[in-house]
Amino acid sequence: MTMSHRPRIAAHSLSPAAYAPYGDILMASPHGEPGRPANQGTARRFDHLAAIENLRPGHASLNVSVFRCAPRSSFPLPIALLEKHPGSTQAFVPMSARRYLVVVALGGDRPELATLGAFIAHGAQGITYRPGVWHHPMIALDAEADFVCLSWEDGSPGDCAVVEYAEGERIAVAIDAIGAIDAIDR
Ligand SMILES: NC(=O)N[C@@H](O)C(=O)O
Repeated sequence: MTMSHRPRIAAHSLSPAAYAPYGDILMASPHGEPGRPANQGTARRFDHLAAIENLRPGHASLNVSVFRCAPRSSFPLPIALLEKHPGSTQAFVPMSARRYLVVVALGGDRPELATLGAFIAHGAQGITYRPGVWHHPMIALDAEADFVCLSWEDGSPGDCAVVEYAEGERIAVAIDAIGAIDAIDR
């Protein structure tokens, strides 16, 4: 199938409401709340933004890792695979990214492609995938970027399930105005 005939979805700015079915957003004041004072008044804190769930207590341990992600500049992006972590929330917190692309879907043994969503996050936003939420590997935009990743893992194949799509089955994710960094909501 040629790229122009592929089914296509558009990526939108990441917002808590749109992202809620898939996970949480880690950011200051996600819902416009003032937060509460901390650090002798020199900071404000926003608490309990996400649960980092472990569905295999006693087996899995918390892996705090860093992913260094190569940037992608070529779009539309054909989705060749999605993965999920049935036993754990997975959190990604950018250390150096200006923007990145998050592609997610709901489903059971296989992703429900009607629920596929694509979001452009900015560098002051981290995200989580709830346990079992299908997602594309992280896609940095603009430049190579490092992310802290939190995930409960036991080292078994159950840590990560992968579904691959043959060439003719791939949905494309389009990003309009890929260069319009200033247009992203902050
Ligand atoms: N999301 C992502 O980039 N990668 C993973 O989910 C992983 O566990 O490798």
